[in-house]
Amino acid sequence: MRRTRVKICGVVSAEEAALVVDAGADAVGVILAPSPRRVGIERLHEIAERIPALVTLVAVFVDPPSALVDEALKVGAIPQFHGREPAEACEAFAAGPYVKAYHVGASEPVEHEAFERFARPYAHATWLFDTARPDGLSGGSGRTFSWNDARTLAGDRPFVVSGGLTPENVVDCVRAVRPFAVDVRSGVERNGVKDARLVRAFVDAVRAADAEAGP
Ligand SMILES: O=C(O)c1ccccc1N[C@@H]1O[C@H](COP(=O)(O)O)[C@@H](O)[C@H]1O
Repeated sequence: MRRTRVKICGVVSAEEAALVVDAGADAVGVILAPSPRRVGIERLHEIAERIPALVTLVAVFVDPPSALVDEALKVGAIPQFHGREPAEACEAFAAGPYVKAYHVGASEPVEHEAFERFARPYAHATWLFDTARPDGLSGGSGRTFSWNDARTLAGDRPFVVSGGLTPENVVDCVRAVRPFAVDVRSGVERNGVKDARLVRAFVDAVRAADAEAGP
């Protein structure tokens, strides 16, 4: 059976990291960028210590200075660039695999060939498609986009869907476009705090959609 990876983003403490790992997430996201869930380097270290070796720690940035990325690389995090980072910067910062966000529904039409040209220099990127925010800021929109656009843009490449996913709608997303991974921040929080029941429901919903889809 094909397994859709699950990333739970916006973890702010070692306790939340443990909760997310216990729920069965494949990746734990920590935000080092403007966000209601932003953390500092010290907290990143505390969280990193609670992540077992085979769960991926992801550090989320928006147009970061290289020193900040270096700190995250030191604790074994995979960088997720969620701003307007040019390819040269991403390739130089990461020197290995990284996640790069592309905001769908900004101004450009959803067109595979144009995206290919744009994406090519980001040689080590796995693309994450997120919803463009009307205020032009990055991430945490809490709103979905047309998931078929992600499939159109990515073509045969593995891709991540994010933006407004919830335990209720993630099944439809997995069924519709079979992404490599799904990513959620606000949809598993209650009053701005990770909710154990919602996190578990999200992971279980993805596993159920995988089981239904078969090999
Ligand atoms: O979640 C944030 O606050 C955030 C801020 C800055 C950059 C990225 C951020 N999070 C990423 O946003 C998407 C979707 O979040 P949501 O589920 O719609 O709330 C996700 O990729 C997070 O990694």
